[in-house]
Amino acid sequence: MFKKIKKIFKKEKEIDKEIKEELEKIKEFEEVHEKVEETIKKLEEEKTEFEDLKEKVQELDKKLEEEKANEVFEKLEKEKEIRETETKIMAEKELVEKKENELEERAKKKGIFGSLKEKLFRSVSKDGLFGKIKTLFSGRSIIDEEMYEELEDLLIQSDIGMDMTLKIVKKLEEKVKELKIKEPEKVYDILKEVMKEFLIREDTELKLDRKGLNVILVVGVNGVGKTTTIGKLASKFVKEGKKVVIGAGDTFRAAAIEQLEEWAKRANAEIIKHSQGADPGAVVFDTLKAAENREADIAIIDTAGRLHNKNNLMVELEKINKIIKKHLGEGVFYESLLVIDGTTGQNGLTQAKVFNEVTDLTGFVVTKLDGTAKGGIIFSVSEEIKKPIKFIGVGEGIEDLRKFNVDEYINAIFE
Ligand SMILES: Nc1nc2c(ncn2[C@@H]2O[C@H](COP(=O)(O)OP(=O)(O)OP(=O)(O)O)[C@@H](O)[C@H]2O)c(=O)[nH]1
Repeated sequence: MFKKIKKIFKKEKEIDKEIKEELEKIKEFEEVHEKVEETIKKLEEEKTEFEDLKEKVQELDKKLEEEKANEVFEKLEKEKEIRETETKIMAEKELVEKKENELEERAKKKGIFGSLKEKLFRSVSKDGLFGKIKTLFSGRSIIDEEMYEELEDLLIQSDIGMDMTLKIVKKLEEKVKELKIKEPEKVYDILKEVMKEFLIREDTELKLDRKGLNVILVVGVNGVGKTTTIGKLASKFVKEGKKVVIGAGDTFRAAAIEQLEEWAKRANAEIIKHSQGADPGAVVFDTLKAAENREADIAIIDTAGRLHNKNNLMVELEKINKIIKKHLGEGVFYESLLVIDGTTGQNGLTQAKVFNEVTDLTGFVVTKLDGTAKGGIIFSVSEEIKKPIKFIGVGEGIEDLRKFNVDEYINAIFE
């Protein structure tokens, strides 16, 4: 029995030991389990963190993509705008070209006379000389003495002058008889031909073909447009690629020198000036010298028009001419242009006669023809002095100077 008990006891001990061991194992396992749980927790935390980060990165990616998309969109918009602007520009260009072509076509149809006609608007308007003359012929049924008398009145009123008027009407009557014209309207065409003949002169072009320096002396009384004409001429030559030197030979007024200086600046020409009251001869001398030293093509010389009598004027111009001749050489041609104000009527003819007596004129410039309803001075000057009109002034702008072309002028005023 004891043995049995002992065995049981032993067995119990063994079981106890086993239990203990099992408990130890359980404890160990629990510890491991705890650690594993901790690690899992940590991992889960890290996972959350990672997911947060991932979300943030995704957000950033999205933003970046949005920005990129915006950029692309903006770029596309800009490109669209540029394309639209380009299309607009092209359309405008086409419109401008179309307008230019139309204008060119119109100009071709009207001939180059169209624009001159516009410039000479007062002379050719209904109330101007040629408007009235046209009405005179179109408004009657027969050619009679009265018609010629009315024409004479109109021509005289238009600054053509008595002598010139009588010459024109006499020649017209002769031609009308010779051609056996019966309709008054046709007389208008004959008058056009007759008046044109009085304007035809040789050498209407400026002669500036001298190798080396060419000289243009500009004379005329004050206020006729001398300074303006010199500026316009200088600008024209500079635009043609010529080098121009202007000589401020009118030393009477400081303002005259300043005005000429202003015009020289606008024309891109050089100017030689002395102070007010200086000897004009010295200015001319210096101008020619400077022009030659600077290898200029053209020297344009202004002169004073305020000389109180014919003798004074003659002495002054003789002196200037002498200096030019000495410089260029005796017998060398140079232009000597008289500027006449087209609005001053027969006064212009008187001036032309005086200047023609005291100096060798090579031609005329008739200014302000845009501002007169008359303009008949052109005919009397051309016929009485028998020198060509080389230019006409048709405005105050630098471009408002036209080479005088008989056909162009006649067509502008008669058609
Ligand atoms: N409408 C019109 N005005 C002109 C023309 N030419 C000149 N003028 C004007 O006429 C005025 C006198 O012109 P200027 O060039 O100063 O005349 P100028 O003969 O030099 O006169 P002074 O300097 O006093 O000797 C100015 O107001 C010019 O603008 C023209 O062709 N048409």
